[in-house]
Amino acid sequence: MSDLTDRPILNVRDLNKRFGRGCVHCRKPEDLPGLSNRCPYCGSVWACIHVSFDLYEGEILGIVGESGSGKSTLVRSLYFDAPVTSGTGEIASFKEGKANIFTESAQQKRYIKNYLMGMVYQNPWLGLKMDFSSGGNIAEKLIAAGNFNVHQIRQRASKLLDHVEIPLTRMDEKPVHFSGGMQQRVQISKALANNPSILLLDEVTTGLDLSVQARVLDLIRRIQRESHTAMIVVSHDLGVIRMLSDRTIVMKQGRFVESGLTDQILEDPHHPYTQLLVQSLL
Ligand SMILES: Nc1ncnc2c1ncn2[C@@H]1O[C@H](COP(=O)(O)OP(=O)(O)OP(=O)(O)O)[C@@H](O)[C@H]1O
Repeated sequence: MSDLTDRPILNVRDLNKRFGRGCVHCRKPEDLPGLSNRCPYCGSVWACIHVSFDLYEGEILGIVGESGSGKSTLVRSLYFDAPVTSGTGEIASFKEGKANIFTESAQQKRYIKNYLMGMVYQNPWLGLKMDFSSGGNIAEKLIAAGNFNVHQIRQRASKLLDHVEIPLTRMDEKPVHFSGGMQQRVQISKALANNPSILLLDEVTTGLDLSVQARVLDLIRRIQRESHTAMIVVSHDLGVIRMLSDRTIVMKQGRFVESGLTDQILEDPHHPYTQLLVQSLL
């Protein structure tokens, strides 16, 4: 387990994300009937509803929930892939933690993505340029952060690929020719290129064979131990969350329904939905 410092390195408050134009029946998530997150009149979906949490230095925060619960939308919103509908996010190392990252300019958002946050997608095609070499993918990230020295770039790329156990003889190959597990490892090394303090991982082992999954999970744990990078790990699989995360948040239909230390959630789940998830793990 990590030592949690007092001050979060990321805090998110009241994040809401609606897909669709909305109508008079779903202007606010509270207007929706029952606990549904889909408007029966216009079909808009509130994928994240009043989401608030803190992420502390060096911890792994797990977000678990069934398909469609809003997990991917949450991390993608944090990575600015999709604009939030409302809410605030503050990063302690960005403008002294006093700026709402969601309302920053495109240039500042690029800065955050290049220096402060890394993202690993379930689908490696989203995180990698398949027509670039593996080394080229890392170089792209280093160049975006202002490093133009070819020798240094090559050295750093070699180090990163070695760290994720990609043979250096394959550095000049395109990841399209790699196995799924290798593609994920290249994605992880690319996301870590500029030593971000926050790493977002979205279902990174889904679809991989069990032995390949185990290797990627081991790698994530090793990186967290060695670099103390804070991570948000999203998965529908409580087994993955159990292996990785210190704290866990359970998400259902866009809402956080339960949160706590992972061990506590597993041993004594309070919400009926969490109880179901835990039962399915046994
Ligand atoms: N681009 C989009 N346009 C419209 N609706 C979307 C879009 N992306 C996601 N949604 C909807 O938002 C809700 C949350 O989706 P999201 O992908 O975040 O869930 P998830 O928990 O990550 O599930 P999965 O693991 O299956 O992706 C779902 O109802 C989904 O249909």
